[in-house]
Amino acid sequence: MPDGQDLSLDTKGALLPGALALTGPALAEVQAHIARLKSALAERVTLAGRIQAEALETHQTAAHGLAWAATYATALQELAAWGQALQTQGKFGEAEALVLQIGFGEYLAQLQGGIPMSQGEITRGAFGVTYAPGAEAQALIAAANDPARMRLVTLLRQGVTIASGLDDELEMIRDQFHRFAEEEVIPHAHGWHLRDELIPMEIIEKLAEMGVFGLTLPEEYGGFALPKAAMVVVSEELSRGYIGVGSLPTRSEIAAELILCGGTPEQKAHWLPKLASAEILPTAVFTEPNTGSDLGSLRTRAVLEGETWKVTGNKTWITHAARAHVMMLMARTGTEADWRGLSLLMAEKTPGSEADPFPTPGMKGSEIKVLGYRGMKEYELSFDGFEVPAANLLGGVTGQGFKQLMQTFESARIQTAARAIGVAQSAMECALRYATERVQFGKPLADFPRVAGKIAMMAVEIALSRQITYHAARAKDLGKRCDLEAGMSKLLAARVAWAAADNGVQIHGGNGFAEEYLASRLLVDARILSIFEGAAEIQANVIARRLLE
Ligand SMILES: Cc1cc2nc3c(=O)[nH]c(=O)nc-3n(C[C@H](O)[C@H](O)[C@H](O)COP(=O)(O)OP(=O)(O)OC[C@H]3O[C@@H](n4cnc5c(N)ncnc54)[C@H](O)[C@@H]3O)c2cc1C
Repeated sequence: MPDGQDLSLDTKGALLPGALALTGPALAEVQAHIARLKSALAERVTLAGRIQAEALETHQTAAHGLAWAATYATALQELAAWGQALQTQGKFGEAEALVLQIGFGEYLAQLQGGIPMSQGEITRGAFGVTYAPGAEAQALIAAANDPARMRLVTLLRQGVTIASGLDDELEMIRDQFHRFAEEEVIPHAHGWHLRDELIPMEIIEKLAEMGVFGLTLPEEYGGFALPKAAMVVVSEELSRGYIGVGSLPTRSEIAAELILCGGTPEQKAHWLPKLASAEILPTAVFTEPNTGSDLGSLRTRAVLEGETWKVTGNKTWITHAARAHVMMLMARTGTEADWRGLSLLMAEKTPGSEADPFPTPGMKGSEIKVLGYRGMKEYELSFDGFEVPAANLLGGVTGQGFKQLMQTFESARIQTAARAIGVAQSAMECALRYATERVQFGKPLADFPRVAGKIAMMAVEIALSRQITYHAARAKDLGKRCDLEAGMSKLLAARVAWAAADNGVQIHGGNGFAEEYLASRLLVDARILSIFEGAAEIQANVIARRLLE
């Protein structure tokens, strides 16, 4: 080391002036890269404009690489739009500018060098198509450096928060649910998790009073007719408190969307107000022991005898099943062996107690013990001649179940992305607190670049996930088809939550491995997010297919 040279990382000069102006040219280049990647893939997997399923499977890794690259492109596009909007409003502060510069620099560098689709699978373009950053992108990549990351963490340690870019009404809703989570959820959540308990009914009742279960439903059905962005904000804040609480509205959201999109006028009038008030708690009953991602081939049968459907078969992984009053149950009513033979039944049951979880005749159930995502419990269910009135066939027509379910995927995926963002936010706050308080080698852990770097990336990726998810929610509110945006939000936010939780444990060292620490719970809670509501690989497939259409 040359004498007298100070090699400590300085945080002065961390900010890249005019970074926002560089994002336009960088984005144009990325879009051109995606277009090249897409056409190289299309050449190999389409024939006369139609996707060939077998060829797509052969090139699955490349297709999923395209899905991830396009997800990054959309997240960056939304981050730039967020930055522009904040700047126009005079709200683009130093923290926001650092988030933008690090977000762009890091994701552009990954687009060039490799995007982690999972820990061991890095996509680096395909078919010889690679991304070569131009001058603006290179400047952004260079600026996503340690000084910028250290400075961002310094600001976070001072209590600076990153602007969401949402309007005042949505921020008021956020405040309300933030306070609820602070007062009613966070003090108890870890105990519920450790004791593997159901979330108390009082929490559900309080959430119902606050309108959580009918947030986006039309007023004529007892809802608040709020935009999907409100549902996102509420889910984020509740999940920041505890993923179990943030997931309570998921089943109501799925059931309400199913009935709103596919129900008859009588079914809407009967069920929706009861779902909105939480007088009725629903559960989603799709997965079977031999059928998960490939839902179209499920086997549970429903046979019409007079005015009654008789259901026989096995289901698994059914969340909150014991307490539920109605099961949105997918069963095979037709002779076709694929998705065309499927229908959805609104199968009523009596809520169970701890002593007798499934008292309704014709069905049995047993609990599946799980690592995390506790609070509602998961069950295996078996049906033997379980009776459902003929009038409880969704929409009154058979063979529509799969299509009806597809229609609800957009909403459910946006909500799951929001849950992931809440978990990631909790992991970031938890890591920041610990890294500020814990001293090693005479300094708080957060003073070390490898610790600060982890926290900075959590904050940056949370911002990227937020903006892509708000974008999907806005598209949904405009009535646009948004399965692509919803899938991208869910794909990215689930990985971000897992990375944040995992790095959170790392920052806690040994303590992160102790059950008593929140970091350990966040790890197991985050793990589920890339498995359910469309596993990451299935999500990538859906995105790639949509891009090729
Ligand atoms: C905690 C929890 C709660 C749940 N709650 C509910 C609920 O309330 N209701 C309900 O109906 N279900 C629920 N599920 C089920 C969940 O939706 C399924 O676990 C999910 O759909 C994946 O299905 P699977 O587990 O059968 O995995 P599989 O479909 O067997 O997949 C296993 C792995 O293989 C990959 N894979 C599968 N097919 C392909 C392919 N074509 N190409 C590449 N990779 C592929 C998947 O991505 C995954 O990584 C829950 C699950 C869990 C763990």
